[in-house]
Amino acid sequence: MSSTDQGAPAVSIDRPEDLGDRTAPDTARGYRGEGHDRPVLTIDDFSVEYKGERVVKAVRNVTLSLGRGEILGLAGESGCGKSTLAYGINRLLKPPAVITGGSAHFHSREGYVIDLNELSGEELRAFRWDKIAMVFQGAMNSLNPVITIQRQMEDIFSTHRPDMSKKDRRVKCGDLLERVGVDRARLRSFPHELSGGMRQRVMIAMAMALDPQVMIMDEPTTALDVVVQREILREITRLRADLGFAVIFITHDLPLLLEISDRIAVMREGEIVELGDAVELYTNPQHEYTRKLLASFPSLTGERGDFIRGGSRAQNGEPA
Ligand SMILES: Nc1ncnc2c1ncn2[C@@H]1O[C@H](COP(=O)(O)OP(=O)(O)OP(=O)(O)O)[C@@H](O)[C@H]1O
Repeated sequence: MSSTDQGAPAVSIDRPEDLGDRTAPDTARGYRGEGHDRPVLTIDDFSVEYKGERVVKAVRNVTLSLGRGEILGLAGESGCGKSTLAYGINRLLKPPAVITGGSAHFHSREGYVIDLNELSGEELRAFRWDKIAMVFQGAMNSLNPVITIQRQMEDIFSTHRPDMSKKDRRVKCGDLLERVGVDRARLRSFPHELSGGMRQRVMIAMAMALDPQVMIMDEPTTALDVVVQREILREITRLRADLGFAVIFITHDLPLLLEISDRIAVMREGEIVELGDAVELYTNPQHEYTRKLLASFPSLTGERGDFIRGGSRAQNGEPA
């Protein structure tokens, strides 16, 4: 799916000229941060504070890049700042949160770069669905209980792709559902008629609707049982391979991250203490805290963790 298939969005951010001086040619090829040669997202020296009665430095000078099509895992125990970083990148933080420093840049497929700091209002809203989509832990509960899945999905297209015909919208919504393993007949259902796993799949389908280049997934499967969790994770890795979007996958579940991530960033007290290739991080952790975190998961002890072995065998079609 390309954004041009659906006509012009309410605010186009596919062409740099639509954003005037808020874009620049992409010079990220020479980017010196961590990671890939062709990043889709670069975050530099990014800091966030909650300026309540007590000031909390939730994110401290984070620098990282997300490669095109990469799955980057963000690990760390509860309260280390993972969600604050994700929401901060996407400018979704609410007071008393304040971005106190740094920047986040989106590098488009089309070869220009957007400083997320410079976007506001309508542009920011369009950007969020179009370029960076988010799926949160409780997302499945944010579906409106009295509106059918179809109407909720179609709303995305009527808002962002107003020129798309009703018929095309309908077909598209059915296609999206099938892509995440839900029968298109479910379009007529109300959210309460679907299981938790199905509702979360619907949310993933909705996040994919406008063909974003980045998905930020914050504990997207935590509320689900382990079997459903694994099915959905397999789906996400398959979709990433098919569609080429990059993923920032946030969870405190390190074994799970080791299974699906290309690289992992380990966060502690607002800082990234280690960032590296997932296998390297597992076999040769550099930071004391990473070692501690790995040791806190019994399934990761031994030559290679049971969880990982099960996962890679299953991916190869062998019994786990
Ligand atoms: N609205 C808020 N006001 C004040 N402090 C906050 C607020 N939201 C989060 N914090 C603090 O910011 C820090 C980072 O929280 P954050 O939710 O980003 O961590 P996390 O790693 O995502 O945790 P979890 O895995 O539990 O979701 C924590 O110390 C938290 O208490």
